[in-house]
Amino acid sequence: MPTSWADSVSAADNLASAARPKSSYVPPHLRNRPTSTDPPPQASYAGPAASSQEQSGYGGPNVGGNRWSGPRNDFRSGYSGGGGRVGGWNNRTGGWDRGREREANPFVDDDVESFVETENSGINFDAYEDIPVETSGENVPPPVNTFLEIDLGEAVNQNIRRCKYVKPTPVQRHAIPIALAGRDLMACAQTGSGKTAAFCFPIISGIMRGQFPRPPRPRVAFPLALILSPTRELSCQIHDEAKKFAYQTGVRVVVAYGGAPINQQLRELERGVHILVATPGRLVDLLERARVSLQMIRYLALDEADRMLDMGFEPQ
Ligand SMILES: Nc1ncnc2c1ncn2[C@@H]1O[C@H](COP(=O)(O)OP(=O)(O)OP(=O)(O)O)[C@@H](O)[C@H]1O
Repeated sequence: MPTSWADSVSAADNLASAARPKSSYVPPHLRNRPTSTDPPPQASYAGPAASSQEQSGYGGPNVGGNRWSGPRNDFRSGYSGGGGRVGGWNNRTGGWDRGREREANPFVDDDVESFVETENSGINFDAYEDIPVETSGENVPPPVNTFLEIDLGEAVNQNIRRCKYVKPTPVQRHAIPIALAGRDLMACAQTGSGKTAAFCFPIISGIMRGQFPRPPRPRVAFPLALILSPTRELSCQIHDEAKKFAYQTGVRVVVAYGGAPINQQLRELERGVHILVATPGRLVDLLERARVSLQMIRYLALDEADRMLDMGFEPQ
């Protein structure tokens, strides 16, 4: 009998898989193409399942033999997300606003609010210190006590200060080092405990430090990270937060959700995207229109995965 959330999800998963034949979804633009184990069209792309760094061209987050980067000194990347040039990303001038478009300051509204409120969210994070945290798995990287203990890069550290985050919440203390070490992670923590930053910081930092080939096709968005969330509201919230964390890092975050006209979202995608925040239905739509490819995805986050399964999004 399932004893925890994870058990019930896994039991539901097993039931669902047993009930129907296993076939993975292949969007139309990828049908009749080489399988993912075959070399992709661009010679310099070593693919998400690359087992060796020696494969040509991809110097990405695969440092030290795993898919996620450990700390690196060179913060260069050859990938612009399709939207323009990038140089050194981990500096204040390395943003995507150096070309035709200016990066809007996502902290503008916060500054207005700070006249009436100096604390970040009114949540008493000190009380969270008493919350016990359990981790399982082998050789779990130890938690950190401060953001400065984690090498997220100066641009992200600056954004953490702009967000007025003084210290990491428990889920952040544990999850960020685990993700930065290149490990897969499932985390459960109560609402409002800072899970968004827990998965966004390692993704942004990994993209800043990685080296990626240019997207192989124009007019198709090749995000490096995908964050799936069940609803439009949640996706917009994550997008707003992620834009703050990624401000002036050069990492561009775009959101796509259903129930709204797709054209504006398509235009945003055409300008370039490193992190795509999407609801499952709209993502499938974009894949079917061949406007987004998941071929270059290095990071996948499923926010509220239990809810997405409850809502029947498992096939997507
Ligand atoms: N280390 C921190 N210090 C102060 N505030 C923080 C910190 N981390 C996150 N916050 C703020 O706490 C609030 C809640 O965070 P967030 O929305 O990420 O929580 P969550 O766990 O994802 O919640 P939900 O389960 O509702 O999605 C946000 O306003 C966020 O900016």
